Amino acid sequence: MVVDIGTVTVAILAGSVALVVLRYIQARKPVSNYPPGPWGLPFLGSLLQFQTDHQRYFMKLGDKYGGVCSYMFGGKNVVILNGIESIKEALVTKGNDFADRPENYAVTLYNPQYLGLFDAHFNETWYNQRHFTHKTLRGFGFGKTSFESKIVEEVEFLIEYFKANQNKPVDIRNFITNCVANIICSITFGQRYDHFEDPAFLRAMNCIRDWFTAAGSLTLQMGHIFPFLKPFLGKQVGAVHEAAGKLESFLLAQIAKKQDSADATEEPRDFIESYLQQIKEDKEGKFSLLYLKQNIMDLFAAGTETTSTSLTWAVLYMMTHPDVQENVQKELDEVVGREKLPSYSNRGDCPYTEATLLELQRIISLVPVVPHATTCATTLRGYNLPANCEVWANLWSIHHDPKLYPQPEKFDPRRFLNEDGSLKKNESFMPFGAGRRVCMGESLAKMELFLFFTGMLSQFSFAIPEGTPPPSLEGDLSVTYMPKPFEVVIRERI
Ligand code: HEM
Repeated sequence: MVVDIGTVTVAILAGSVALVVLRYIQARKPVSNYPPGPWGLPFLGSLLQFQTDHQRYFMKLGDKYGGVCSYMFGGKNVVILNGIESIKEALVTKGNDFADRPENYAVTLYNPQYLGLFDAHFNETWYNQRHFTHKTLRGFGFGKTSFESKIVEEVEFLIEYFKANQNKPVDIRNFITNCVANIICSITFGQRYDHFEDPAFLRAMNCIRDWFTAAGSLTLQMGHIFPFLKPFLGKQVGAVHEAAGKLESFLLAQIAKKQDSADATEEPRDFIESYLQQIKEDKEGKFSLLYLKQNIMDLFAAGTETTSTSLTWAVLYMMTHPDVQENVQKELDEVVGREKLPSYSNRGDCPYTEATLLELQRIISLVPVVPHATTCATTLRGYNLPANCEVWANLWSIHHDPKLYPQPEKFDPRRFLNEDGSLKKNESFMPFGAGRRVCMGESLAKMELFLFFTGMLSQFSFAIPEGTPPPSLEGDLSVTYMPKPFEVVIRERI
């Protein structure tokens, strides 16, 4: 029999194409009654339609396909949740089914075993670490009024810095980050650092933002979707290693110092000392130095960048909305006066100020999209989802839903106030997520936001530098939604 090479080649090609298309169809619809979503090309999925501010793009998908829809990132299938109903059903009503975290190439670069608090899978190890960390931090006053003085101490340092740098354009981001980081330092190492004097501290703290930016970059996501690209991502991989490595070395040095000076007879004075004691008492191998290091890494990453970026946004919104700034200052003057700094107990008497902070958190939606994964095969709003399904909850879509918040792009604190000026309760608000993986630092973050924000505004006003256009209110999305670099003129109120 004579075999025609041309026919064989065509047959092989046709077979390969059919296989690729079949695999694509299988990946596109892994189970029956799977959530709908845009069709795309085999191999590329719907990537050609992708837009970099994904939170807005995902909202558009929600408008077209509903609150539960699917999306193909190359060959990777993701379910996207938009709107309060689907996100609440997943994170709260069916909390256990949606409590896992997905695996990601960027995470393997700094946390290959998925340890710690944020990236960890939903299992007993995560539960033990989260439970012990939360209980111990609460014991040291984390999120309680007894911790207020530690925060106020840092507010006072920030005020000193503002006084020394007023009446000229300045970039305040690093200084805010350092003040906020010192709060986590107090609770984990029992020590604060001088912002100007300690180069190791400065290096470690200022790299947190670089770490978030590099780890959240679209380029590294591409490495996750198309593994063959990994050898070409040396620059981005190096940036993650460098930034995370600096923070890691700083934290390991703190742990080593504590190990050297550990005195078994003394009561632990901070989180590291408590954890080291727990390792000694633990007979089942549940606690180790490796877990300790990752837990502290997570506390610094999740607890520093988030609060400091929110406060940086707060300054940006105040300088661009002088009417709101004035209203807040007027309320603080009436309730507290300018002679002393506001305390957390004042917040009940400052509804406009509270409403401004809520509106800020709504409009920036600091962590716009939170990654979750299913722990088992489950259903959501009538659709079937397989186990280990990557699910992204678009919190931004709640906070920018025009039905819940008319004219969502408008910054208007009054939407959080009743007609009589009292604070309005709002069930459709979740900047800290919800359910089993809800932010562990929510109570601390709320206290920090109130004390820093009111401390800054009771003493200073913020303005756009003369002769320059208003800074952009559009941010850049990495893990968090960050403002673009900007300068502000700080003026002491007299
Ligand atoms: C304005 C400040 C903050 C915001 C907006 C914020 C927001 C969030 C969000 C949206 C999540 C994910 C929730 C989910 O997956 O459903 C999260 C998780 C987390 N946050 Fe925060 N956070 C803030 C401050 C803090 C602080 C101060 C700490 C600790 C000191 C902290 C520690 C954590 C931890 C450990 C997790 C992981 C929880 C887990 O997966 O079990 N956060 N945060």
